Amino acid sequence: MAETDPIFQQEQAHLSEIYEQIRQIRDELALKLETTHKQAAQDLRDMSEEVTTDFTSADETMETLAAIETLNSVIDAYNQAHDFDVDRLRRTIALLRQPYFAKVRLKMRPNRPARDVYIGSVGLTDKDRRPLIVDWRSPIAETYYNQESGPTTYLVDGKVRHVDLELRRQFDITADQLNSYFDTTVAIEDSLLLSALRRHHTEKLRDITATIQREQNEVVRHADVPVLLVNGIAGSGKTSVLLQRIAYLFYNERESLSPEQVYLFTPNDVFKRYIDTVLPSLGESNPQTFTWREFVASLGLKDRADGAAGSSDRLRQLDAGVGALALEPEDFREVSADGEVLLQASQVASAAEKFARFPVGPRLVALTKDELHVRLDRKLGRLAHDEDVQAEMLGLDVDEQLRIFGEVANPVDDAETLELTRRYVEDRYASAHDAIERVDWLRVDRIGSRLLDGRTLTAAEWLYLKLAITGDSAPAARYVMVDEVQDYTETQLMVLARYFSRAHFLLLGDENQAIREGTATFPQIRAIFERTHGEVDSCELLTSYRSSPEITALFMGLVEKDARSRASSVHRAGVAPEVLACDSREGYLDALRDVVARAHGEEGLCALVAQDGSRVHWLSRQLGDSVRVLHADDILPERGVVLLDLALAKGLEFDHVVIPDAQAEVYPDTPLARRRLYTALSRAMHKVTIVSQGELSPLVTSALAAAKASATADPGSAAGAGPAPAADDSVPAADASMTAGGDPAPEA
Ligand SMILES: Nc1ncnc2c1ncn2[C@@H]1O[C@H](COP(=O)(O)OP(=O)(O)OP(=O)(O)O)[C@@H](O)[C@H]1O
Repeated sequence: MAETDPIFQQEQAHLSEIYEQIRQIRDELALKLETTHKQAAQDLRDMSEEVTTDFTSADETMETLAAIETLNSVIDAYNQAHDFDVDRLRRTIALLRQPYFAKVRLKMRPNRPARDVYIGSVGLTDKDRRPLIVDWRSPIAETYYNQESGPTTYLVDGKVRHVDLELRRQFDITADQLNSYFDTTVAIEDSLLLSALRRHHTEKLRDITATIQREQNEVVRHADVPVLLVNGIAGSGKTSVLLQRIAYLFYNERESLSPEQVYLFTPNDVFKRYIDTVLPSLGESNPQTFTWREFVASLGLKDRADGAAGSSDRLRQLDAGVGALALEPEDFREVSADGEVLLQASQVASAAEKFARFPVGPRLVALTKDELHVRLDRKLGRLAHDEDVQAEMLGLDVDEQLRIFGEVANPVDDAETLELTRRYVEDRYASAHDAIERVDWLRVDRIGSRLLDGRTLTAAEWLYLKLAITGDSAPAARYVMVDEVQDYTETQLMVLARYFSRAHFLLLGDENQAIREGTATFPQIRAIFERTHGEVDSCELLTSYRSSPEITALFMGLVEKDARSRASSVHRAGVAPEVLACDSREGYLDALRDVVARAHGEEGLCALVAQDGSRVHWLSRQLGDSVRVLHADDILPERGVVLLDLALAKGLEFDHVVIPDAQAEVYPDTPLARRRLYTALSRAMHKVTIVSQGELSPLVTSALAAAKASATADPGSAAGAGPAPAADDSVPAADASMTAGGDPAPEA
């Protein structure tokens, strides 16, 4: 086929030509770096030999310092040129793996011929700065993700450009080999997506750059708004989209955005392990990644109870209390540094007292800080007159003198001694100014405990109150991303919203995966951020890229009808869920052993997702070596059968999921159990087996019925495809009844 297809031949020829150019660019860059490196090394050697380090007198010292400064600026210049080339080299190397994954043919103006634009994971220009490959994040690449044939638009610097998309072609390429190409005219036929999804579970998060879908692209390329809240069904790509959004922001704001300005909150360490391997286009721009606990610890609060589960009413009580707060003399603490008290608590209190006409809050704190800096300066001035301190200064060793004064101290008169001693005390007690800035002089615990009727403050409460009083926030943070936002409590989100009051938030989650009691609902999340950030925009992701239509219909059968009818799966019809309701303990264990034995013969990874740790323990004793118990830091095997609890399974995916404890007492008809079951089922890509010991959970029964009803109502829809006939290999266990798609009939 490929040999006789002229389009294939043309595209292969184009690929070979581009590949050769990339290779040439790589070779030239490598050579340039090597020669510049040698030249730089030689220049620096020559220059540094000319610099004599002479600190004998003030003049010599000045000259030496000036020479070192010149040398440093030469090094900086080399580094900048070097960084630029290294970055370009990194991009060419990334492209050698796969130069591009798509092209669009665009007619930019009516009377001009259409232009082919090749899109890759990073961009590259030739010697004359003409684009060979455009970056997937560039404005023009939006036409590819919009998935609209014919007239379409893209945004450049906020202006809409109208173009005609004549062709949208996707490529499967390995290095310089074109494996196949697909011309797509209808969004649904995303062949590259379907081939990317035709696979078994892999542990790593994957790079979805080539196949980002339209609804996902709306999040990735969303306008920069104060808060964007994304509610997406299980497997809709929230985590993947989050990574793409970060890469997009770094590209779009490459002149001004640095990795330290982006904070990423995740429930566990998965990101840290994978972020740099997932998105080569991120280069070295990895954001700062935190779990809630790490965040609290980074603020020096790790010794307190973190307070995540504390009632948000207490935060409101603190807010209300601050409004009417009168500070007491005991609310202040002394300012000290290097073991020395520099301002007594009473002096701090009297400084604050000067501004007592202002209510307790940022204004009062700022004025008090200024006053304290002045008082500290006065105190340091007095210390400089102290003869003992002057003697200390004169006794400093040479290294210390050079560090503090930039020269050896040799005062000729009292005035000079005083001046040097002043610089010495300023250096020695510099941290006192920092302590004033940090408002260490206020006893937040004492104030908080008074406002909370004598209770001690958790880390969350302490931070919240301190922010309320000082008005501080993280000034450097520009973007804060929170994955799995449904797992955060109101308290946690109120603290984050206030701490990052000037940053823009991207919050992603799934209301139906809130598997812990007491976490914030989406309306609560919205209300919190509306209070701190004004507006909250929202997006929905309603397609599952993970689970088959049968599995999607099953877990969506657990949610309210409106959301259910709008959700779908991109996959083709697969295997119906298998349900085994067993009466006796023996029969139950036989059925489970049989499921495990069969799973060993399947491709990919099967996971028994149990309700909690104690069930994992019990099941592992019953099933012995036939299953491997999975712990938090374990790497997922590629195949076989693993056993883990729901909390650990969260966020992961498996080819086959077995619910080994689907009985009514484990999954009663409560909202929490419903969300837990939804979460467990939605880990599955291709197959689900539900086994109960005793009466089947009513949730399973109603989910099966809902799936069946939506299949009947809308047989064409993906989610509504409903359970298909049982797969041939589903053999019921001895005393188990097998239900697939029909009415579940647990054995009486
Ligand atoms: N556009 C896409 N192209 C290819 N694969 C995709 C795409 N979007 C998502 N996927 C795949 O679908 C699966 C689910 O994605 P992801 O884990 O990001 O979803 P999620 O919404 O965070 O899931 P959950 O909330 O259930 O944990 C992953 O295997 C991911 O690689």
